[in-house]
Amino acid sequence: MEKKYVLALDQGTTSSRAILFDREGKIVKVAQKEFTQIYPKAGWVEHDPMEIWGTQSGVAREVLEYAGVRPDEVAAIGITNQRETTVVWDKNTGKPIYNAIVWQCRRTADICDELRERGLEEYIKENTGLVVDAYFSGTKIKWILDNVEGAREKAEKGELLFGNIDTWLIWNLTRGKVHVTDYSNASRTMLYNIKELKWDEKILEELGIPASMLPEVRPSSEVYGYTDEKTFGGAKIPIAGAAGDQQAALFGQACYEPGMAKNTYGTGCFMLMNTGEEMVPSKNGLLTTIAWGVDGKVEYALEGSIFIAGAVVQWLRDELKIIHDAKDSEYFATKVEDSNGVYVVPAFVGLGAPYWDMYARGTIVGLTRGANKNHIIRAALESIAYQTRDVLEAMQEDSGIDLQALKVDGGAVANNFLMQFQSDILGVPVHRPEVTETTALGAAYLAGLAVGFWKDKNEIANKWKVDRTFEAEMDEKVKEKLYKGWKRAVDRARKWELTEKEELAAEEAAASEDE
Ligand SMILES: Nc1ncnc2c1ncn2[C@@H]1O[C@H](COP(=O)(O)OP(=O)(O)O)[C@@H](O)[C@H]1O
Ligand SMILES: O=P(O)(O)OC[C@H](O)CO
Repeated sequence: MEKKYVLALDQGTTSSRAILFDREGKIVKVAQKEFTQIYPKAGWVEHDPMEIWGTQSGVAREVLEYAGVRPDEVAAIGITNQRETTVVWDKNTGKPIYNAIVWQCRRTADICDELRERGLEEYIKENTGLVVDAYFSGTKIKWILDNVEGAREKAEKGELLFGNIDTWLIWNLTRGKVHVTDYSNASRTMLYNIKELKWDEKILEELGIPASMLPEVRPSSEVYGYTDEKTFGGAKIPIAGAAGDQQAALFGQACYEPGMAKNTYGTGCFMLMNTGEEMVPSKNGLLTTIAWGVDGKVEYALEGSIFIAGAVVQWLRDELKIIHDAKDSEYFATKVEDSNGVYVVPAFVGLGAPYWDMYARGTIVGLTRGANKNHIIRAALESIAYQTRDVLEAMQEDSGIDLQALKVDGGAVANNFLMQFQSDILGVPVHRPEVTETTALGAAYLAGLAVGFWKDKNEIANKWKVDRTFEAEMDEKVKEKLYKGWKRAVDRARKWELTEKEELAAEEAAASEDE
């Protein structure tokens, strides 16, 4: 049967998507399913790994059915995934021993404080490229081993496996035959030495994580295994590519040369700049991370990770209930001329780059008697653009490169108001491509390259086409005044939640004042 398509499985924070691409890199069909977000306590976020597998395998079958495509017409499957989210499962039964702890979850903030107190911050930054933060997988694995009954004992006997979502999906797609991850996902665990390209023994020891739990780390474009007989009615489709969703988007945006950058607006917002084979350390709160392992070499990127972007729009919809649909945010935001001095700082799970404040919390400032719903909606959208400017400034300083334009993608780039404001506040043009599902596209390209469906990166780069360019129009003075206001608003949000130690100290101080 002629191979006409590549199937990308895009397992995101809020939904599982399967997208079928043709040889032109065009979308043939999409199937998508949202799944449950579990918030057991303030600041904690979990997913059910079985629901992730169920929704992901479900949409994969559905997309073929809807498109009328037979599994044996699919040349390869590429996987891309929400990163850092941690699953630990029993090797023998294949059952998770705890829910997946999601990247946004803050429960391990105190383990991070301990690592810092033990003087490990510099070592971790130098060898993993990351800052010590609850965001990454390492402390989440430790939490599971420390808190699930019998887990540590089983892990030490080699009975438990760890994986991020890529690994969990590949394990299930191959019915327990293959336990692997790719370089880009490994670089988000805080356990992987990105200089030496191996799991870091010192960090594993400090966190008490047995190496036997960890997947084998492989290139991002390579056949890892084949789908088992049951998932696609007997077809053995090669699983031929994997990358974390942000790195996959960088690949899908054809940012193959050092200095090229993209920003993805999904639940969070992630700006990545390709730095080629050079590992650029950050002095300004960015991460150094692996972009991918392709063509026999590993390439690196600088990353600015913003935890809440499109999620602030979901919050307007689901919690405040002042919009019915994410796209309505554009309509309401453009009913007013400006935000009337209102700033929303969506530090719901702390602040990521460049602040790295696990104890920051959300704030709305600048309210006056005249502030209305539209101003709040507008300020929420503007917060996405301001956070992007924070990150862009850090990136320009770290890389020494002045960005001439920004390529964007992800669900929220459909919002024209947001894109125009983004260009205005950055002062550079914003290019929105025809295919904004670049995360899935990148995964498809990685898989297609591995099986010869596409020849090389040049062929792919030629397929990238712009849909619309937003040019900066805002007056320089107005722009800088607005941005200064944002910086002041961020100051108000920072360190809102006290650490346990600070809380005790505050209580003691209050008690001694009473005496
Ligand atoms: N028109 C819109 N305006 C603003 N935000 C939007 C719009 N459409 C979608 N979003 C936001 O984009 C996010 C979904 O984007 P997506 O790339 O699918 O995210 P993820 O991969 O993180 O699940 C949601 O948080 C949603 O609120
Ligand atoms: O699910 P997304 O698209 O918001 O991406 C999540 C990131 O991979 C987290 O690092």
